[in-house]
Amino acid sequence: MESHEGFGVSVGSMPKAAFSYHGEDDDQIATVLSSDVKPRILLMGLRRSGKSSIQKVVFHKMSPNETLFLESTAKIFKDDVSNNSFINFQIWDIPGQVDFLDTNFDLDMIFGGTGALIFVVDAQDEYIDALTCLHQTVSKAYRVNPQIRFEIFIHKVDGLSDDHKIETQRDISQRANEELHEAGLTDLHLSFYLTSIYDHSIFEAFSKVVQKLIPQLSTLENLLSSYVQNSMVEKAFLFDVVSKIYIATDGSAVDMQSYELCCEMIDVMIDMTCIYGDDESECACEQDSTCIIRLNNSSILYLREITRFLVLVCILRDEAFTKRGIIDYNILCLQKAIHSVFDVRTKLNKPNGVLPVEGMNSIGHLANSTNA
Ligand SMILES: Nc1nc2c(ncn2[C@@H]2O[C@H](COP(=O)(O)OP(=O)(O)OP(=O)(O)O)[C@@H](O)[C@H]2O)c(=O)[nH]1
Repeated sequence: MESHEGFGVSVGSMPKAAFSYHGEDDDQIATVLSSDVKPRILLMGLRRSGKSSIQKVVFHKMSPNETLFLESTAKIFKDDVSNNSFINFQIWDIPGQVDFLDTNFDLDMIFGGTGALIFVVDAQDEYIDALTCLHQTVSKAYRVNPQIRFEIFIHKVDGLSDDHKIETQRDISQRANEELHEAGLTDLHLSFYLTSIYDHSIFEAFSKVVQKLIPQLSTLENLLSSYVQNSMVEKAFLFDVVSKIYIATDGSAVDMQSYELCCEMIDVMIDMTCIYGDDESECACEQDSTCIIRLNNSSILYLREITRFLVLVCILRDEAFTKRGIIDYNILCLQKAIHSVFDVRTKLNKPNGVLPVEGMNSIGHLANSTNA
């Protein structure tokens, strides 16, 4: 990680630890997401593969080392992660020893309302049994609900060399896909991720899982791409603050180091707010939190609050930041556009409750910093 100089944080209105602040628009956005999206995500896999650890580290801020003391999960654990978060969904941690043939295991109930099934494979262990279980799980779930997205976390890769990681991913994906083809499940698509709770890979993988469940994703991506092009910004992420899941980014490729820097910036902001934040500000309607970190490679990390749950984090060159007025003006346009994407009032006026899409790809009248 690069060292930081010129560190300036304006945390005046950022809420304290729980982020329990109130804003009418934000409540509306949360309501839209709870009614439109509210996906259920299942965490499945063999015993001790790391399911509970993933859930605790990503959503409950447990430190990775503490997971060593987690006890085996005995029954399905349902975790509602809608509190204080932009993303409103439930995670069900399914114990590794669950038996599909058991009549108590209601397949329709469990798979029926599920948006994504994350299957965790322990990459530090023999994975033949895990692949058999994966095959059984996926084929049963697909028969009940063909809409489920299947996300395979090849987990605990912190113990593997880079070459070994790539080879493991190739081997697991080849075997898993071959077995499904042989069983005639050719339409079924599996996505594979290399993950570990000891770095940011687990947050990145979870971000991608969650993004696929957000119907407005492509609109958000278009808005961010438009913002980036007009503001001489190199990369922009829209983060759910509490979980550090990024719900969208612009069209350019995500590089892991940039993502990690942005996550660390959010951690710094939260820590500063928890220590020095103003209790009084919890009820402030208008939030305007800003954080700027100047790196020693002539880049700047620039964070701006978009809604009470979402922050925009940008990476840009020093010289581009001289046009901060334009960058800030464009953020205002972006903020308005994001609010209109999730505009509850418009939605409620529609008889079928479907969000109107026309005009949503437009970010309004952006200023172009290259011409300024
Ligand atoms: N090295 C490493 N160990 C991990 C990682 N994730 C989890 N573990 C360890 O794996 C062990 C089992 O983790 P759990 O989260 O309890 O596994 P589980 O899948 O929930 O297990 P059951 O509840 O029995 O189904 C713990 O000792 C964790 O510390 C990881 O990314 N890397």
